Amino acid sequence: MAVLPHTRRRSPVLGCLADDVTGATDLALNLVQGGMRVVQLLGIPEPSAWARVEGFDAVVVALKTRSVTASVSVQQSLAVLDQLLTAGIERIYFKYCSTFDSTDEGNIGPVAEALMERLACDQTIFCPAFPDAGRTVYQGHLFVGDKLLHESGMQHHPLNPMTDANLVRVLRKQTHGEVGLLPAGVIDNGAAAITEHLDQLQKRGLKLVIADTCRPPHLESLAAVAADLPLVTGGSGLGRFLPAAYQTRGLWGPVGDGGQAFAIDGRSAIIAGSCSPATQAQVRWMKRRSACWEVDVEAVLADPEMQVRKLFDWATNVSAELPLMITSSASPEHVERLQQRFGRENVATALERFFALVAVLLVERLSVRRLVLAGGETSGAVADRLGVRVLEIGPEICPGVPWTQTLGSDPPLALALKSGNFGGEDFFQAALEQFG
Ligand SMILES: Nc1ncnc2c1ncn2[C@@H]1O[C@H](COP(=O)(O)OP(=O)(O)O)[C@@H](O)[C@H]1O
Ligand SMILES: O=C(O)[C@@H](O)C(=O)COP(=O)(O)O
Repeated sequence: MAVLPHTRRRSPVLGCLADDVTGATDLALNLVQGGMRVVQLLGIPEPSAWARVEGFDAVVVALKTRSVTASVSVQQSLAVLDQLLTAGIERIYFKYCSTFDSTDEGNIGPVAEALMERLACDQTIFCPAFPDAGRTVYQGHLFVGDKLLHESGMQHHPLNPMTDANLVRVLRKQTHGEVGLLPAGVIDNGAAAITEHLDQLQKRGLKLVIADTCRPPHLESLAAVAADLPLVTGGSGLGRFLPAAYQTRGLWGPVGDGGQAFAIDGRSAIIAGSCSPATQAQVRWMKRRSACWEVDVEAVLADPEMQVRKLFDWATNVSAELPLMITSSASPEHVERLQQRFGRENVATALERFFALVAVLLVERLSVRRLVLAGGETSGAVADRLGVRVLEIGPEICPGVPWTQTLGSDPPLALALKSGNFGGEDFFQAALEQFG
């Protein structure tokens, strides 16, 4: 296994590319909680964006490549990788979802293999687990809480239904290379045992290795090994332990005290495009505590501009004291009916565009400055349309979800980008209450 030398550098120690924006923020938060100063960039960065990276220990670039074709995903990921390398960054992290969101075509496998090839990396690990958020892996099988992935609600995901919990099998379908397993029993024995097992797998030609992870100490041991690899792939959980592993190697010393609060005045709004069980419950809970607009998806497909106007007229008459909530969150049966009638892509694209237009109106015309977005694709579409390019990470709302503040865009906004499945029932209220 190729490992990197332990040299202290002025560039960020770690460069991350994430396949969606909520995932990027989740990873950024975990790195911040490990003591790092982290900046998040959205989209393929403009050259000028790199000036903002100076002084940070890690940079996380958020793409929207989870649900595009594998070739587009690979192309955009390599473009970001080239920029990270040009910036002098030697350690790369490819962040995907803790529920391994992907299809038989990709995009986790194809992107990982392309990054490995460009980095001449002869082996890497796949570690989606995030025990603090209930995601664990045992014998290669992914659990969400006490349920196997394919029984967790993820089998109904609108874009990438996950119907197999066996990640070795899932990844094998996406890759050219063979896939091995790093079992919990080996990880229990610490970093040296992990390295030895990885070497054995490599001798057998297994370059892609799914890592079991049942609890945080497993992540700590994995981080001790991952800190020397040119490429690591995973969810955000591993990110919490990488800073300490870099510190042990003298690459970096803790500086941050994790996600400072910031003051942003203005109205509050929630936009929920996730249909995950968690978001559905959060929407139900918040309905009685907000002014709620339930999106008529068929009407949006028929005449989006008309629906934007109707929604805006309604929002104009809501008291500024009350948070607005705009949601298309629906049951799997409802989603399936719509998708069968109109096509999966069409519905998703129309709703994402609709939410993005609505968000611009809320900010520009109704002085909304605190915006909670639920759903990775939804957040990506909205943030892009709002012109958000740089985020600073603020305080945690729940594991994996911080408040963030936009940098360099006018007006400054507080954004909470919530992964569909994260957070308890009262998430929306808890998020807004952090502003007092
Ligand atoms: N009622 C609905 N019917 C069909 N698709 C929907 C509906 N509401 C939202 N969607 C789409 O489902 C996708 C949800 O993905 P995303 O926002 O990433 O949420 P999650 O974080 O749960 O994965 C989005 O593309 C969204 O536009
Ligand atoms: O790893 C995770 O679970 C999250 O960081 C994530 O990627 C969220 O994706 P969405 O559920 O699509 O928001």
